[in-house]
Amino acid sequence: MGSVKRALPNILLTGTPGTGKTSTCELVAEETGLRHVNVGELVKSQELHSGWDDEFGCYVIDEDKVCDALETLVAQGGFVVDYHGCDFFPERWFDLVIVLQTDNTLLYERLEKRGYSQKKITENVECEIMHVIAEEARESYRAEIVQILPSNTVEDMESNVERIAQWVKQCTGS
Ligand SMILES: Nc1ncnc2c1ncn2[C@@H]1O[C@H](COP(=O)(O)OP(=O)(O)OP(=O)(O)O)[C@@H](O)[C@H]1O
Repeated sequence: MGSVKRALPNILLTGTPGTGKTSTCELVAEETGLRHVNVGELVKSQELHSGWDDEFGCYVIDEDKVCDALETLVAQGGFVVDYHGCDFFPERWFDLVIVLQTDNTLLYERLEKRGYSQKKITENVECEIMHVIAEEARESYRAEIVQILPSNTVEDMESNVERIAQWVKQCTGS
């Protein structure tokens, strides 16, 4: 576990949109009992943003508001936090940081299925090609807590969930 004492660990699950964070987090929550926080949903429901960005087709997230909203929750431990960015959360919040990665062609297809604009698809696929989130995670957290996992197939997802569940078990001694 990290340097901060918590009864239960916190995990950050990050990666480019479409890599499977939400699907994986839901399964991790079922398997481990950790509570899933979808930051994108929280930003919408609690209006933790400064409006809609027409150019990028998303809310302009207010990072300070998000951190304020999450601080008391995360301090208790026992959360799996799901967001496509990771450099603005306090480092001390997380005991494990998972970065999901997906093959460019598969990611393209997933985002196309969602009906994203060509611009948004290209931006996200480029972000994945450049390993932007993996770099962000490496720059923001200690190397020993960052794990980069493939998320191309359902089998990958199952094995990622199993791996995270095993980690939680070891961490909590259960
Ligand atoms: N490992 C995988 N194998 C097959 N399909 C997957 C995998 N991961 C995700 N998918 C599919 O890709 C789509 C996007 O998944 P999901 O919503 O979990 O991604 P996300 O990373 O949370 O995206 P966002 O950041 O936009 O919320 C879903 O239809 C999901 O079923």
